[in-house]
Amino acid sequence: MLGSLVLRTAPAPRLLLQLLRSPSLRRNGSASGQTVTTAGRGEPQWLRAAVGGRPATSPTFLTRGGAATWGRQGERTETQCFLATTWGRLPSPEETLPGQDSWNGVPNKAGLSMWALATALVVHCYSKSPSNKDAALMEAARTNNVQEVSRLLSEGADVNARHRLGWTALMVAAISRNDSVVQVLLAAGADPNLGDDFSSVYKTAKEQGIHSLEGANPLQRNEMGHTPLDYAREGEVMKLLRTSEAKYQEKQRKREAEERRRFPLEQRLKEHIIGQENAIATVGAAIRRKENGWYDEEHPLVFLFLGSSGIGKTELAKQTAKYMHKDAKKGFIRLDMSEFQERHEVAKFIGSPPGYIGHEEGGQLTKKLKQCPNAVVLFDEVDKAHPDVLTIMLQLFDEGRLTDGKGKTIDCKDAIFIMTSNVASDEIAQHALQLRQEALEMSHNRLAENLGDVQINDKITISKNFKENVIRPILKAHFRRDEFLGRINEIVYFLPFCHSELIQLVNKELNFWAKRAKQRHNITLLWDREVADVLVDGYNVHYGARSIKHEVERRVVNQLAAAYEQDLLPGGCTLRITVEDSDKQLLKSPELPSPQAEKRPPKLRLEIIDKDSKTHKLDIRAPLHPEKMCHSL
Ligand SMILES: Nc1ncnc2c1ncn2[C@@H]1O[C@H](COP(=O)(O)OP(=O)(O)OP(=O)(O)O)[C@@H](O)[C@H]1O
Repeated sequence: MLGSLVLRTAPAPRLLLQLLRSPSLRRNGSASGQTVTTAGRGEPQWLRAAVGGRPATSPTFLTRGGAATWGRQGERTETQCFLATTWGRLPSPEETLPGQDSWNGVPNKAGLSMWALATALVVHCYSKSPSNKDAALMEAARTNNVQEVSRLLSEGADVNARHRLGWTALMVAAISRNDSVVQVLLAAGADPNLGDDFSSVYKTAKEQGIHSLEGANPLQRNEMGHTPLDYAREGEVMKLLRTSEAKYQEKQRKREAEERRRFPLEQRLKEHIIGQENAIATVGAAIRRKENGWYDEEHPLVFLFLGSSGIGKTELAKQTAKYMHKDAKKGFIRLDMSEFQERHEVAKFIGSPPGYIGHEEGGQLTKKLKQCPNAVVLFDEVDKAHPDVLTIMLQLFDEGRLTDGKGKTIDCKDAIFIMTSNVASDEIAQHALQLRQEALEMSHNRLAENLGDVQINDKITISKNFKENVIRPILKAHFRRDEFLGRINEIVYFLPFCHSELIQLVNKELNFWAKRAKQRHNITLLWDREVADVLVDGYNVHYGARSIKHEVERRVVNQLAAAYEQDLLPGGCTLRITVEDSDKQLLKSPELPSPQAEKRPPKLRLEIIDKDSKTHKLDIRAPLHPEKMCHSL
């Protein structure tokens, strides 16, 4: 995508690419682009500025050794200065370029006030952007939130909208080196040739009528992790910053609440997880209670996810972490509890006491929790953990804190703990299949009795009776402690997929490969509706979505790869997957394999579609028997 754009609209995107690929950008996180020094004519001003072609006339904030002051930089560009200060990256001393004004590194009152003023000014601009959607687009471009960018664009955000200080989302993404966002924006028609309207912070602010002390982000951290308040020693400035911190937090809280209302967690989760609606609803409701202050603040939230393999337990945990921590990697901690099966492995969990081997290393959980005490923590296969490890977990859930081998206590009342287990998964699967079967039979009966508007409803709910009388005793027998089970806020049940969900899973897989075919080989891949029905037959309730992935690879991707190797796929061609037999059979329910299907499994074929819409079948040789055609696939 980016490649073709380069050809069409050179030379500006060439610079854009250089900017994104510049090793110096990657190395020191600077936008000064030492290796990219020449800027051709006709390139947009902002881009030239971004790669160091235009001297800045505006002041910027510098930090060194914990001290702060205000400086004027000869060679720093305006775009850099303002995107850096406004959008979260205060330049580090290493980024300082030759020719800048010298400064003594000692904070002074004027400097601090100026900084507060400037930060206030530029951050405030964001909150007063032209429209909510456009402002959100700018923020999503800055934070590298590709999904949010795509969503906002699809909802009508203007791809070329400008920030009040003059830059576009594309500029923000390029300066922040958010390559994927740049690609999405360019694909959506962002104009890389737009100029940078910015002239100077004071002039632009005056023109825009922006009040400089409202809406600033006093929580903004520089690369050393300091906020403005860390530098403030004077009473007046401290007071000013404290007040603005409180105001800013309140505004942020309101903004986030509004965002949650507009695009609830459940909706976000459903974009990634097929089916499992009860699980999504249970987790969504618990998180909503927590986010809105309707929860027990003394204890962390604890879930137990139950169900067979490959049905979305880990995926739901990951997506929850993504939602809570805005893609921050530290926000998701995953521990495979089968690594803690022995008593001595407790030390690996929380760290060994002084004098023991591994004391310096610290524990796997404590080390990570220290970095992000409010993380989403996934304890995979918790049933495999040694009882002593469970005792530590119980303490953790009960007290909301944990003491590591070094005697340091980590407070994690705000964390979310998710345990997964396959214990009782067969019982859950059997029960769900039975409920579905009953629902199906009921619908068929109603259909046969011609009761009119019959809807075949795949949605089933596990009964309280089943949970209490079947599942709880199994859990109790396994974990052997009531208090452990008692500390779990929600036991979440994951059910085997129903037919319509399997069709969605197959289509998701085929779409993945179609995208890959387009990107890698410029091949368009289409498929008949019946193809999904045939592939659904590969579903194995014990392997869940993984069995569907495998079936698509086995029956479709293998053919594609063989055809490609045998040079049967001209570049730019269109392929269609079809079901060969004329009596294409639909498998009514994956859980109820039809005897007919077992006798004669339908075959999938690849056809090539000519320019004049004529189709012809591909004769693919089976790799193990080169003389035979690929008829067994
Ligand atoms: N409900 C679902 N919707 C979409 N994709 C799914 C779903 N369930 C599983 N997958 C996909 O299948 C793969 C395995 O899923 P996941 O890791 O969530 O399984 P799990 O339930 O945690 O199983 P296990 O107990 O084996 O860890 C992932 O690639 C995931 O994206």
